[in-house]
Amino acid sequence: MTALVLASGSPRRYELLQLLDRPFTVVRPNIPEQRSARETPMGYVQRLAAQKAEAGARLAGDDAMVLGADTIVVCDHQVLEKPADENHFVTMMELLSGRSHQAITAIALHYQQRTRVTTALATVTFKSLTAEEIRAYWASGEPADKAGGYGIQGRAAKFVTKVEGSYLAVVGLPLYETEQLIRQAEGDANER
Ligand SMILES: Cc1cn([C@H]2C[C@H](O)[C@@H](COP(=O)(O)OP(=O)(O)OP(=O)(O)O)O2)c(=O)[nH]c1=O
Repeated sequence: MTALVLASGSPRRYELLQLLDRPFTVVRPNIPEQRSARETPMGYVQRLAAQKAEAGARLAGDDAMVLGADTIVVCDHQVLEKPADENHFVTMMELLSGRSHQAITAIALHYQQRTRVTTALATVTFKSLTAEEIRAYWASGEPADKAGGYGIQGRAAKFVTKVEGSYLAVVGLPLYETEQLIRQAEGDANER
Protein backbone atom coordinates (compact mmCIF):
# COMPACT_ATOMS: atom_id res chain seq x y z
CA MET A 1 0.00 0.00 0.00
CA THR A 2 1.33 3.46 -0.90
CA ALA A 3 2.32 5.61 2.08
CA LEU A 4 -0.46 8.10 2.76
CA VAL A 5 0.46 11.47 4.26
CA LEU A 6 -1.96 14.04 5.65
CA ALA A 7 -0.64 17.57 5.00
CA SER A 8 -2.60 19.29 7.75
CA GLY A 9 -2.38 20.58 11.29
CA SER A 10 -6.14 20.25 11.78
CA PRO A 11 -7.14 17.87 14.58
CA ARG A 12 -10.54 17.39 12.89
CA ARG A 13 -8.93 16.20 9.67
CA TYR A 14 -6.66 13.85 11.62
CA GLU A 15 -9.57 12.25 13.48
CA LEU A 16 -11.71 11.95 10.37
CA LEU A 17 -8.96 10.45 8.21
CA GLN A 18 -8.46 7.73 10.83
CA LEU A 19 -11.96 6.50 9.97
CA LEU A 20 -10.72 5.30 6.55
CA ASP A 21 -8.71 2.59 8.39
CA ARG A 22 -5.64 3.30 6.35
CA PRO A 23 -2.33 4.12 8.05
CA PHE A 24 -1.03 7.63 7.48
CA THR A 25 1.55 10.06 8.78
CA VAL A 26 1.25 13.83 9.13
CA VAL A 27 3.24 16.80 7.84
CA ARG A 28 2.31 20.40 8.48
CA PRO A 29 3.08 22.71 5.56
CA ASN A 30 2.50 26.39 6.13
CA ILE A 31 0.58 27.98 3.26
CA PRO A 32 -0.43 31.65 3.50
CA GLU A 33 -4.21 32.00 3.06
CA GLN A 34 -4.82 35.05 0.93
CA ARG A 35 -7.40 35.33 -1.82
CA SER A 36 -6.51 37.37 -4.88
CA ALA A 37 -9.06 39.91 -6.11
CA ARG A 38 -10.02 37.94 -9.21
CA GLU A 39 -10.24 34.54 -7.54
CA THR A 40 -13.70 32.98 -7.02
CA PRO A 41 -14.35 31.33 -3.63
CA MET A 42 -14.34 27.92 -5.36
CA GLY A 43 -11.08 28.68 -7.19
CA TYR A 44 -9.54 29.92 -3.97
CA VAL A 45 -10.42 26.91 -1.80
CA GLN A 46 -9.23 24.52 -4.53
CA ARG A 47 -5.94 26.38 -4.96
CA LEU A 48 -5.23 26.27 -1.22
CA ALA A 49 -5.97 22.54 -0.98
CA ALA A 50 -3.65 21.88 -3.95
CA GLN A 51 -0.90 24.07 -2.50
CA LYS A 52 -1.13 22.26 0.84
CA ALA A 53 -0.87 18.84 -0.87
CA GLU A 54 2.05 19.96 -3.05
CA ALA A 55 3.91 21.60 -0.17
CA GLY A 56 3.26 18.44 1.85
CA ALA A 57 4.76 16.35 -0.96
CA ARG A 58 7.94 18.42 -0.80
CA LEU A 59 8.18 17.58 2.92
CA ALA A 60 7.12 13.94 2.66
CA GLY A 61 9.12 12.88 -0.38
CA ASP A 62 8.28 11.85 -3.92
CA ASP A 63 6.85 8.39 -3.30
CA ALA A 64 4.12 9.45 -0.92
CA MET A 65 0.47 10.10 -1.65
CA VAL A 66 -0.23 13.43 0.03
CA LEU A 67 -3.63 14.78 1.04
CA GLY A 68 -4.31 18.49 1.60
CA ALA A 69 -7.62 20.21 2.34
CA ASP A 70 -9.08 23.63 2.86
CA THR A 71 -12.44 24.74 4.23
CA ILE A 72 -14.17 28.07 3.76
CA VAL A 73 -17.56 29.50 4.59
CA VAL A 74 -19.23 31.68 1.97
CA CYS A 75 -22.08 34.08 2.70
CA ASP A 76 -23.21 36.98 0.53
CA HIS A 77 -20.15 36.47 -1.71
CA GLN A 78 -17.93 36.98 1.31
CA VAL A 79 -15.37 34.32 2.15
CA LEU A 80 -15.08 33.67 5.87
CA GLU A 81 -11.96 31.98 7.21
CA LYS A 82 -10.75 31.85 10.80
CA PRO A 83 -11.68 34.90 12.89
CA ALA A 84 -8.71 37.16 13.61
CA ASP A 85 -10.16 38.32 16.96
CA GLU A 86 -13.45 38.69 18.86
CA ASN A 87 -14.64 41.70 16.85
CA HIS A 88 -14.04 39.88 13.59
CA PHE A 89 -15.87 36.85 14.99
CA VAL A 90 -18.88 38.96 16.06
CA THR A 91 -19.09 40.46 12.54
CA MET A 92 -19.05 36.93 11.09
CA MET A 93 -21.81 35.69 13.41
CA GLU A 94 -23.96 38.73 12.66
CA LEU A 95 -23.61 37.91 8.96
CA LEU A 96 -24.47 34.20 9.45
CA SER A 97 -27.32 34.75 11.96
CA GLY A 98 -30.84 33.80 10.84
CA ARG A 99 -29.94 32.68 7.32
CA SER A 100 -28.18 30.15 5.10
CA HIS A 101 -24.57 30.01 3.93
CA GLN A 102 -22.30 27.56 2.12
CA ALA A 103 -19.47 25.61 3.71
CA ILE A 104 -17.01 24.29 1.12
CA THR A 105 -14.11 21.89 1.57
CA ALA A 106 -11.67 21.22 -1.24
CA ILE A 107 -9.44 18.17 -0.95
CA ALA A 108 -6.34 17.63 -3.04
CA LEU A 109 -4.28 14.49 -3.47
CA HIS A 110 -0.76 14.74 -4.84
CA TYR A 111 0.64 11.49 -6.17
CA GLN A 112 3.21 10.70 -8.85
CA GLN A 113 3.65 14.31 -9.98
CA ARG A 114 -0.08 14.87 -10.36
CA THR A 115 -2.50 16.76 -8.12
CA ARG A 116 -6.19 15.85 -8.22
CA VAL A 117 -8.67 18.19 -6.58
CA THR A 118 -12.31 17.73 -5.72
CA THR A 119 -14.81 19.63 -3.58
CA ALA A 120 -17.75 18.90 -1.34
CA LEU A 121 -20.15 21.43 0.06
CA ALA A 122 -23.16 21.98 2.25
CA THR A 123 -25.74 24.67 2.75
CA VAL A 124 -26.03 25.39 6.46
CA THR A 125 -28.83 27.42 8.05
CA PHE A 126 -28.38 29.20 11.38
CA LYS A 127 -31.17 30.36 13.68
CA SER A 128 -31.12 34.05 14.66
CA LEU A 129 -28.41 34.55 17.25
CA THR A 130 -28.60 36.96 20.18
CA ALA A 131 -25.63 39.12 21.17
CA GLU A 132 -25.41 37.07 24.37
CA GLU A 133 -25.24 33.77 22.45
CA ILE A 134 -22.50 35.17 20.22
CA ARG A 135 -20.50 36.44 23.20
CA ALA A 136 -20.86 33.16 25.10
CA TYR A 137 -19.84 31.16 22.05
CA TRP A 138 -16.63 33.17 21.63
CA ALA A 139 -15.89 32.73 25.35
CA SER A 140 -16.09 28.94 24.90
CA GLY A 141 -12.85 29.12 22.88
CA GLU A 142 -14.29 26.95 20.13
CA PRO A 143 -14.54 29.47 17.25
CA ALA A 144 -10.94 30.70 17.07
CA ASP A 145 -9.40 27.99 14.89
CA LYS A 146 -12.39 27.30 12.66
CA ALA A 147 -13.43 28.62 9.25
CA GLY A 148 -16.52 30.81 9.57
CA GLY A 149 -15.85 30.96 13.31
CA TYR A 150 -17.91 27.93 14.22
CA GLY A 151 -17.74 24.16 14.72
CA ILE A 152 -20.86 22.32 13.60
CA GLN A 153 -19.57 19.23 15.43
CA GLY A 154 -19.34 21.22 18.66
CA ARG A 155 -21.31 23.90 20.49
CA ALA A 156 -22.43 25.58 17.26
CA ALA A 157 -24.64 22.55 16.60
CA LYS A 158 -27.33 24.24 18.68
CA PHE A 159 -27.40 27.16 16.22
CA VAL A 160 -27.96 24.97 13.16
CA THR A 161 -31.54 24.49 12.00
CA LYS A 162 -30.71 22.73 8.72
CA VAL A 163 -27.83 21.16 6.80
CA GLU A 164 -28.21 20.17 3.17
CA GLY A 165 -25.33 18.40 1.45
CA SER A 166 -22.10 17.02 2.84
CA TYR A 167 -21.92 17.29 6.63
CA LEU A 168 -18.23 16.36 6.61
CA ALA A 169 -17.50 19.17 4.14
CA VAL A 170 -18.53 21.47 6.99
CA VAL A 171 -16.37 19.70 9.57
CA GLY A 172 -13.36 19.79 7.22
CA LEU A 173 -12.76 16.42 5.53
CA PRO A 174 -15.44 14.74 3.38
CA LEU A 175 -14.58 11.05 3.64
CA TYR A 176 -16.52 9.68 0.68
CA GLU A 177 -14.72 12.07 -1.68
CA THR A 178 -11.38 11.46 0.04
CA GLU A 179 -11.62 7.71 -0.42
CA GLN A 180 -12.71 8.15 -4.05
CA LEU A 181 -9.70 10.36 -4.75
CA ILE A 182 -7.30 7.85 -3.19
CA ARG A 183 -8.83 4.97 -5.15
CA GLN A 184 -8.66 6.89 -8.42
CA ALA A 185 -5.00 7.76 -7.89
CA GLU A 186 -4.13 4.16 -6.99
CA GLY A 187 -6.16 2.83 -9.92
CA ASP A 188 -4.36 5.08 -12.38
CA ALA A 189 -0.98 4.10 -10.95
CA ASN A 190 -1.80 0.38 -11.35
CA GLU A 191 -2.78 0.85 -14.98
CA ARG A 192 0.61 2.27 -15.85
C1 LIG B 1 -17.14 25.35 9.46
C2 LIG B 1 -16.26 24.46 10.31
C3 LIG B 1 -14.88 24.47 10.21
N1 LIG B 1 -14.10 23.65 10.98
C4 LIG B 1 -12.63 23.68 10.91
C5 LIG B 1 -12.02 22.65 9.95
C6 LIG B 1 -10.65 23.20 9.68
O1 LIG B 1 -9.73 22.69 10.67
C7 LIG B 1 -10.83 24.70 9.87
C8 LIG B 1 -10.74 25.42 8.53
O2 LIG B 1 -9.50 25.95 8.37
P1 LIG B 1 -8.49 25.48 7.23
O3 LIG B 1 -7.65 26.66 6.92
O4 LIG B 1 -9.23 24.80 6.12
O5 LIG B 1 -7.63 24.35 7.94
P2 LIG B 1 -6.65 24.41 9.19
O6 LIG B 1 -5.80 25.64 9.17
O7 LIG B 1 -7.43 24.14 10.45
O8 LIG B 1 -5.75 23.13 8.94
P3 LIG B 1 -4.71 22.82 7.74
O9 LIG B 1 -4.65 23.99 6.81
O10 LIG B 1 -3.40 22.60 8.43
O11 LIG B 1 -5.26 21.57 7.10
O12 LIG B 1 -12.14 24.90 10.41
C9 LIG B 1 -14.69 22.80 11.91
O13 LIG B 1 -13.98 22.07 12.63
N2 LIG B 1 -16.06 22.76 12.01
C10 LIG B 1 -16.89 23.54 11.26
O14 LIG B 1 -18.11 23.45 11.39
